[in-house]
Amino acid sequence: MFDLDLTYLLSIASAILGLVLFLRIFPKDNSGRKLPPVPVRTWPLFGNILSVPENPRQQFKQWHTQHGNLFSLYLGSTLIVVVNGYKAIKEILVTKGASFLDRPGMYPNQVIGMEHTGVGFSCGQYWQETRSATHSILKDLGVGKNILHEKIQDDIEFLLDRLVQLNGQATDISHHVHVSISGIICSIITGERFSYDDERFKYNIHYTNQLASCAKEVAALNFLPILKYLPGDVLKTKRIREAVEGMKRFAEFCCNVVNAGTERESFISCFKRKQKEKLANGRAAILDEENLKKTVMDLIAAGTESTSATIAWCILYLLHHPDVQGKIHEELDREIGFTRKPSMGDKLKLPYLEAVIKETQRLASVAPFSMMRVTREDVFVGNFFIPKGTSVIPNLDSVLHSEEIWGPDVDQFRPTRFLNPDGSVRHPEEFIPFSIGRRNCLGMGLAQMELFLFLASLFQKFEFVLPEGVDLPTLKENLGLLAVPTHYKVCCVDRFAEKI
Ligand code: HEM
Repeated sequence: MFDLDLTYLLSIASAILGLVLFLRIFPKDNSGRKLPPVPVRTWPLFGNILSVPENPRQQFKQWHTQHGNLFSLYLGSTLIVVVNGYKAIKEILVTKGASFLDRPGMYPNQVIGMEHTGVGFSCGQYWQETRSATHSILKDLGVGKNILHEKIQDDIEFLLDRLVQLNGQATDISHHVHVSISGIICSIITGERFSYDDERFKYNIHYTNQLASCAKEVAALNFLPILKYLPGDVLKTKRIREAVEGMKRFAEFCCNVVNAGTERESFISCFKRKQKEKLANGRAAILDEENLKKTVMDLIAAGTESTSATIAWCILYLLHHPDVQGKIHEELDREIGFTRKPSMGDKLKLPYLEAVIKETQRLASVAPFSMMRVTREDVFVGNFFIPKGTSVIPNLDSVLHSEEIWGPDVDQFRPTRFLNPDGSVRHPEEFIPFSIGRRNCLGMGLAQMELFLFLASLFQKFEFVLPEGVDLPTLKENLGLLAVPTHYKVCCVDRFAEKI
């Protein structure tokens, strides 16, 4: 009996040991170096993909608490390391940033044969040169300076007029803002202002939305490319191809508009000038036509929904917090009044509005998992080894929603957390919605201008209220490429009409 029990216990123990090994808790590479732990069972072929929910925010939070700042997941056979918490994210993106500068391949870029071009997904020297050229052109065009704000104000005027014409009727504000923000980036790129009814412009918005709606399928195809051969197009490969080809056609059209001889300064004309300068100095291989086309696509894709979703979140939060909307109105009425347009020069006078914008970005966390990186070489982070070629997710959400950093009311909308006792704005270094390091958001300056000018102008002009008899819209997000609010309708009540 005793022998039987012992055998029984031993076999249970070895089964558990086998299971632990199978679960690959603290897996090691071939030389025995310790990789970050895998929190769940790893299945052949699928890896851990079946344990990652559609919206992994909560699951990642739990694994971060249980397993520490770094954990591994196998999506298919691809090793992915998720990095959590400010200290670890700063280590990979800043201190050891040089090892984490590249990006893994993405299925939609492969589909159009543009995997290694442009600014958002390229690697190495190619990325470095394209990023530096793109950054200096955007700076010359006025991003981060006051000269661009007049262009943005023109688009805002147009938006305000459209909203006034609705006469307080309930509307999907996200859509109006999205079109307006898209118009701004297109006009920076081409120097031309597109009519919102222009068919090509409308199609580009349509295709960008179409690609965003396939985010989950894109993620699956990135890691299990074999799935594209599944019968019946389960993973929407046709929709993805159609969307990305449509976006490419629009970028080609933009480049042709500028070729056709527009006089205005634009991103494209400046890029072409740089290209000529490089050619004159005997080097142009990197800043060529393909690169320009893909960089235009990257700027339009990255520069539209991120900003418009943030504005839509802000208005939604204020429907839930009318007292905060009241305080913004008070500040705007006191500092700017009703007769002149808000400008960037007003930013310092409107600390409460700035705190509201920061709190919106923190709580909405529209790019919760940033954009993936891939390691250029073998590297150690803390005690863990990350091999060359590993995909890495900087989990910005783990910083923006950290109770340790923001306090026990981390999940509440409380703009005053960004104000000092004297009313000035606080700038905590852990506020990182645009990521950090050498490959952080290239459009941060433009996005900050747009967020300030749009929200200051919208709140100066309107009070946002719920349509009569309608319940407060949900704060539940739709997580695709970005976290966007669920569609809601709002009435834009003209505050000027009341005063005059
Ligand atoms: C509220 C608005 C925005 C947010 C929250 C945001 C956030 C981000 C984040 C988290 C990244 C990844 C950075 C990294 O890998 O470390 C990124 C990359 C990027 N963003 Fe933004 N972004 C916004 C607006 C914009 C705008 C308006 C533009 C257009 C000019 C833009 C252009 C880009 C580009 C081109 C990249 C890729 C940079 C590279 O790979 O070198 N973004 N953004």
